[in-house]
Amino acid sequence: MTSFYDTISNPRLIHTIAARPAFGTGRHSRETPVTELTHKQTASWRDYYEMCKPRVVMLMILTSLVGMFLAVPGMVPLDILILGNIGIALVAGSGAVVNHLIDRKVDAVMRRTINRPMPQGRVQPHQAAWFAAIIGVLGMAIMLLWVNALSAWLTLASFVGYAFIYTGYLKRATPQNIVIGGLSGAMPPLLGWSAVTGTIEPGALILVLIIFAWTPPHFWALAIHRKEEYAKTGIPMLPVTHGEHLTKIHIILYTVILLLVSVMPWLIGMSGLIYLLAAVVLGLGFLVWSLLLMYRPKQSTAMDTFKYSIIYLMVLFPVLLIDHYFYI
Ligand code: HEM
Ligand SMILES: CC(C)=CCC/C(C)=C/CC/C(C)=C/COP(=O)(O)OP(=O)(O)O
Repeated sequence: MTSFYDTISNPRLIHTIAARPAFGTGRHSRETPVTELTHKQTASWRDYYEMCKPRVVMLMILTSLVGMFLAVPGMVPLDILILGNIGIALVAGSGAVVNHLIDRKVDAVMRRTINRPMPQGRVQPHQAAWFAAIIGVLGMAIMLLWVNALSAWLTLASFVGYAFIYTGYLKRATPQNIVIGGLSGAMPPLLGWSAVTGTIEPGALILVLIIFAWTPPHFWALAIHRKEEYAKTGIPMLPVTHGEHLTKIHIILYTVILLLVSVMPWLIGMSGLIYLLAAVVLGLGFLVWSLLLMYRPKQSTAMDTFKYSIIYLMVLFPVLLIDHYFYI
């Protein structure tokens, strides 16, 4: 019988495992049962916490918080502020757990993900499924009971978009996977905004657009750095299918789009000069990294661009908030 380590060190088997569709139980599913990929170990609460992608969700909650505060001139009602963000975080966390569940075989192939709780066998598929269901239903109940229906259904749509459409289908179907799938991850400012107002407003859509344009350079920079690993998985990531050069052109293009889109809050009068200055400086910084990646790449440039993308969002959204209260 093929052992776990035989499996991950044998490219032919890896291909058999990872490139297989996430859904469906075709006859190939008998070739490498999941049990062969796992060591039995006990799970701790940390494993469940890790499967929620806490740092990603925290940044999403930052954008949702900013969406909430920008929706009103004064203070956001405290119950919406607290319950809305808890609800969104629980549903987003649930989406992340489903992502771990669906991707457990692919995660067993890449060095970046091999130590995750499921490839290591610390969490079994049925345990992950129950955990995702419990926190997802809890999050939805909070949104429906104490926030509002519009925000709840938009949150559910983001969950479906990420957990099933992106992870279960797009990721394996097209190199444009993250452009389309990125919409779910971009939704939190709208989720926060609509939690407060119960409406969909242009300001919220612009914030979504900013994260939507930010996602491709965010992810493709990492995908260039991890190109060899993605190649092993059989997942059609852009640097693998179309090469680094075209991916870098895409990164520059989306960074320019991001720079333009990020000026829109100022153009429509939603934000003032403090925000404009920050958006331009941060956007130009991102552009410099994209250009370095194309014309002066070093070993670390792709990873540095990825790290910069996170700093970019972590600074841009708080500045939106500071700017909002400065002009009141
Ligand atoms: C479909 C859209 C997205 C894709 C494909 C994507 C992909 C990734 C990947 C592969 C990582 C690396 C995780 C690791 O090192 O194990 C990552 C990290 C990260 N992403 Fe994204 N991302 C997306 C959207 C977002 C969004 C919308 C946010 C926040 C608003 C975000 C925030 C982060 C953060 C904070 C990290 C660092 C996590 C850590 O250090 O643990 N991402 N992303
Ligand atoms: C309700 C709501 C807002 C839902 C959004 C849920 C959510 C946590 C989206 C995260 C986006 C993300 C990190 C994608 C990476 O997945 P990947 O599978 O490409 O990366 P991986 O290989 O690191 O798992």
